[in-house]
Amino acid sequence: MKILAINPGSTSTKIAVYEDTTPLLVRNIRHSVEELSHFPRVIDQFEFRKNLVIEALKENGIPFEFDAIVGRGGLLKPIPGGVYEVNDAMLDDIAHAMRSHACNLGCLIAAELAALLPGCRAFIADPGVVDELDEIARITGSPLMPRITIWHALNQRAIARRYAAELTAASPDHPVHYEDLNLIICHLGGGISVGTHNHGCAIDVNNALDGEGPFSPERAGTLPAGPLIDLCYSHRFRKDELKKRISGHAGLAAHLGTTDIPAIIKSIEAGDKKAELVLNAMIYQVAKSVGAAAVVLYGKVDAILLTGGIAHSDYVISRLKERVSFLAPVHVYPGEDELEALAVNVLGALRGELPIQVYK
Ligand SMILES: Nc1ncnc2c1ncn2[C@@H]1O[C@H](COP(=O)(O)OP(=O)(O)O)[C@@H](O)[C@H]1O
Ligand SMILES: CCCC(=O)OP(=O)(O)O
Repeated sequence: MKILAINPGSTSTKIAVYEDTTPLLVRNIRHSVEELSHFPRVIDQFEFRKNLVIEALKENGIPFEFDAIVGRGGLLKPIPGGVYEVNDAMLDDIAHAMRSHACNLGCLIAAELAALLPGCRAFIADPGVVDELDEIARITGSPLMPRITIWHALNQRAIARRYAAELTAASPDHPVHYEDLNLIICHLGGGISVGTHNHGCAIDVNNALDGEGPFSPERAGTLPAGPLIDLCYSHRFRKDELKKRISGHAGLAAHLGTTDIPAIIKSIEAGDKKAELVLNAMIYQVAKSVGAAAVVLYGKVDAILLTGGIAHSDYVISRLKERVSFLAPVHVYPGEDELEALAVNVLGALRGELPIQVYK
């Protein structure tokens, strides 16, 4: 089986080609704040990101022949995890999506490219709207605004399974499954999600996209509600501009003008005190969320797993560990397993080992 996996993130477009489980190509194309600022809306990046995929295949001599194309995303209705074939209901919901994020392009690009190849099918797997929240976690102080979750479901789950497989490899007589463990998993990417996993179920996770949890390279995270309402009525910003202050031009991008962590660390090393305070504040907020997740699990935490692009950074990881390692052992998985997870999920579905769910 030849599978093309496409993962449009807020700061990157990641592409991989697999022949069964063997990667033939893995590319991570990074996007600067400046480059993406030319597109008024995320949906306007469709042709740009699609062409990047086609160019990457051409540059690497990969023939355009696939059994399936799988995209990460998009922000659909809340659904159970698993593999879904792209269908009209999905494309329609994405066309009218209430929330904007690059992952919405995942299923659109997969569908458009698959349509060029007879017999090729388009899928998504474990999109960011996978919802397993405990009922108690949904309640807020306003019945008008229950909590929802938008998170790195695909990668958090893939990393959890990888950690369980490592435990099993270390003691083959005592196999361990994700479903046996209580885990706190932080995906540290353009957005940051902190998931509380109770025996294979993500019972509490922040809405990493628009307005909850730690701030991130390009998200505001939780904001003070009163000043937010005042800002909405201040006539300083249109609605779409304000939304960008929550997701897009927020977090590190708003404070420091960049989402590039290595560049920020270079400035800190050169004496930039503002950059130091802001980056340390982001780390502080992630650590507070980990503490809250430990309380959700009554302190029974088998491990804390740190993943995402920022997990490459010793600066960030050492400071985070300093604050949270008293809670449980900390393991670091820099980058993400999203492309492989997309391909493995679809391979399982094509082989009949995993159900292909229908989005309604
Ligand atoms: N080697 C690295 N060291 C530190 N930070 C990194 C490194 N590589 C990527 N990052 C940071 O990771 C973030 C992007 O993470 P990633 O998981 O790729 O997110 P996304 O899927 O949102 O594009 C960016 O802020 C980027 O600067
Ligand atoms: C769709 C929510 C997950 C998220 O924030 O992804 P990125 O980090 O890729 O922006």
